[in-house]
Amino acid sequence: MPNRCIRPGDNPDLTKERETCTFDTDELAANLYGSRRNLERRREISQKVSADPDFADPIPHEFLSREKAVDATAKKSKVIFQKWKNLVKPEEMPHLVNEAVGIQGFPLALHHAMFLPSLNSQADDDLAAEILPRAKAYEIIGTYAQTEMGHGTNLRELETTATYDKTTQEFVINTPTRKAMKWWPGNLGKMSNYAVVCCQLIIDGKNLGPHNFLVQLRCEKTHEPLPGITVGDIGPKIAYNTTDNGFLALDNVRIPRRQMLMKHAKVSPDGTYTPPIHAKLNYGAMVHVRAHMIYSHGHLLARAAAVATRYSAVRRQGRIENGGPEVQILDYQTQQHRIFPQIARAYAILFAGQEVRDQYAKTLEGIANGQADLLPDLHALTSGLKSVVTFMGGLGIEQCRMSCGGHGYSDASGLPKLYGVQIGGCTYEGENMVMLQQTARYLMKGVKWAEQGKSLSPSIAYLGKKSGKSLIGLKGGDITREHEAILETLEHTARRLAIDASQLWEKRIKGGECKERAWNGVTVEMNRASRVYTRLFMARSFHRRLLSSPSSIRSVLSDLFSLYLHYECVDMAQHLLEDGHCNGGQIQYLKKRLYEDLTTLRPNAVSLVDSFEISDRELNSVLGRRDGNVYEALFQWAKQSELNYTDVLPAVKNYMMPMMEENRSKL
Ligand SMILES: CC/C=C\C/C=C\C/C=C\C/C=C\C/C=C\CCCC(=O)SCCNC(=O)CCNC(=O)[C@H](O)C(C)(C)COP(=O)(O)OP(=O)(O)OC[C@H]1O[C@@H](n2cnc3c(N)ncnc32)[C@H](O)[C@@H]1OP(=O)(O)O
Ligand SMILES: Cc1cc2nc3c(=O)[nH]c(=O)nc-3n(C[C@H](O)[C@H](O)[C@H](O)COP(=O)(O)OP(=O)(O)OC[C@H]3O[C@@H](n4cnc5c(N)ncnc54)[C@H](O)[C@@H]3O)c2cc1C
Repeated sequence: MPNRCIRPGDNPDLTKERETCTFDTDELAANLYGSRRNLERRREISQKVSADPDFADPIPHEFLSREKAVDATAKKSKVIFQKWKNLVKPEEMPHLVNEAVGIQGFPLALHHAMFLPSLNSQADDDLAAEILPRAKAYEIIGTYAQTEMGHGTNLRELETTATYDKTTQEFVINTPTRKAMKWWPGNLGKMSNYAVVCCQLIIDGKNLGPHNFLVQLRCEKTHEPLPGITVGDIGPKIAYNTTDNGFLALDNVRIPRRQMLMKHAKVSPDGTYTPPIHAKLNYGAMVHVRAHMIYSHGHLLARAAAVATRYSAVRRQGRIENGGPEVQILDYQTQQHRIFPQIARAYAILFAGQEVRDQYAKTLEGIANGQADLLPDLHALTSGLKSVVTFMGGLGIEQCRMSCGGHGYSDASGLPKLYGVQIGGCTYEGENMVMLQQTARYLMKGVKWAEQGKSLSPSIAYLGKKSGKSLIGLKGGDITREHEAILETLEHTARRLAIDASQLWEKRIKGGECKERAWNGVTVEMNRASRVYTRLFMARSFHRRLLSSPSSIRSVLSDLFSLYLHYECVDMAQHLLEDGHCNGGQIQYLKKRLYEDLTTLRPNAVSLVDSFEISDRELNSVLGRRDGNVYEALFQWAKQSELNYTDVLPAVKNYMMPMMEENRSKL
């Protein structure tokens, strides 16, 4: 079967890998990206970005100071949002951005991720008509300023206030304390001149909770901060260092009434407050990002898996048997066990990410028509997925990094930066432990609804089913039935954990604790139930994708799905065993099947990551290059280190040489 990545001059080990491929890599890539046309567009964009001199990097970003890297990123962003803007469709933008500027953020990241979505979904018609065309035309740059130095998770306790002044029909926006400063918002520090600012709405002394307001921060002509506004960058971070995460203090800044985002909640000129149709519609921008970050985080793991797999195919070290050449490290079972599950998980996350994006679009449609009934399910699912995927992705990228040995520790591998970006997702958009509890709240309701025989939405329909005996290992070689048996076992486990957590909670309440304290006593179990609910959704979503895939890729997807299921079950063995639903023999069976999967997938490993269709520029990894010629590239990369601009560094001349000289003269 063709792997279309084969080219003359490639590392022969990689070529051999590609020649053993049993499926059409283009078919799988087209399936992943939705169609042949999408795949072609993806390639076209990659090629055009590489050929555009405006995107050329004189030296790799890794060797730039933060200020220079921010500068280079801003320069490229201008090219994207002026020259390229009309050449790509909105849904192609993230790929263009990744390709042209990389993954560490760019001046318009929050403008796209949160400012525009907040205005789109929360501004009333008048404000939207005034501000959206300007924002969409990049006449202004905006961000989303919610988190404060003292509060990020607990939005109810945010301190920034928007007090309505009826006499002038204005809101007075104020930062009352040091820890009430907005702290962290992306692109707030230096790039944005506007922000959606989340404040406690105060009318006639009554606090009506967090609401969003459009605030101008900087002069449109000079970009200087406006009077009453203190704004700046919070300094370097683990990653995202081309993003100016910022701080902001507002000293009784007045804005017109109509700059409150009033599509859902409203304040009339006389100060009458009308609540929204759903209390949490003000939190919509967060749901937007959570729904979209699943896919983009799947892509981060895909990149790491591509780097580790390709490098492991060209890296030869040690021997499995005496005699013969050194082996490709990809032939070590431990290496396969480290990397192949990451390939499978990356596909699983990407598939789930696509499903949840569709679900988000449907929910938004409903809200536009005055129906918010799909929101609770979406909120539970996105909260769970966001938490599971970012954590799983972080672990996976770290496994990939370690699997590349010493070179994985170098920035040349691209893996440290990937890791830094990925784990940011464990914190932003709601800290993972907190978001899993949001999912758990929904599960607890689901358990009750199931007990009462009420109808359940698809993502929790399993709560209403009855468990049979686990059929894992008893399905006699039929792979389709084995997949079903495992999915049913996962359903049982997810149901059982939710019911157990619910009973533990109830027991504590019956024991005299208030609901909230009792909740805190069972949150580890609650979050466990949420994780398994989420992992069940991911498995089901992968299964749906497998069943709808064309026959040309069905077999390789089925192999990958088998590995995915076996790995997840072994990883969750404790949960499967705890209530005796599975026995030790069944776990041994799953492990045996997993080791078989590693062998089955080995010939297709490189081709599976080739189907992620990530260009060399986007991958930005010397180890993961498509042609596999890593050693020469590694040397060329290192030569660009600024420490190599001169043979004798001033640091050596000024300190080390005099020290050695002084010590020598003492002898
Ligand atoms: C063209 C394109 C070009 C370019 C590329 C595009 C994109 C850009 C590219 C890159 C961008 C990259 C990266 C972006 C990076 C970073 C962005 C990060 C931004 C942020 O971090 S913003 C700040 C996020 N902050 C949080 O998430 C805070 C978390 N806390 C909360 O959400 C809440 O405080 C809470 C939910 C934990 C608690 O809130 P509460 O106390 O008010 O509520 P309760 O717990 O009591 O719940 C009551 C009730 O409400 C339900 N609920 C809660 N939240 C929601 C919600 N969001 N939606 C719906 N329902 C919600 C909850 O379930 C309860 O329901 P119940 O029925 O009563 O049980
Ligand atoms: C890279 C990055 C980008 C960001 N971008 C933005 C942005 O654009 N706009 C913006 O407004 N914000 C942004 N943030 C802020 C981010 O959303 C918050 O940091 C995040 O929501 C967590 O809040 P916190 O910092 O208050 O953590 P805390 O709530 O202080 O968390 C600290 C610890 O306490 C635990 N904890 C807190 N509450 C509970 C609870 N109820 N139950 C159990 N444990 C709990 C947490 O799990 C965690 O372990 C960004 C953050 C990062 C890292």
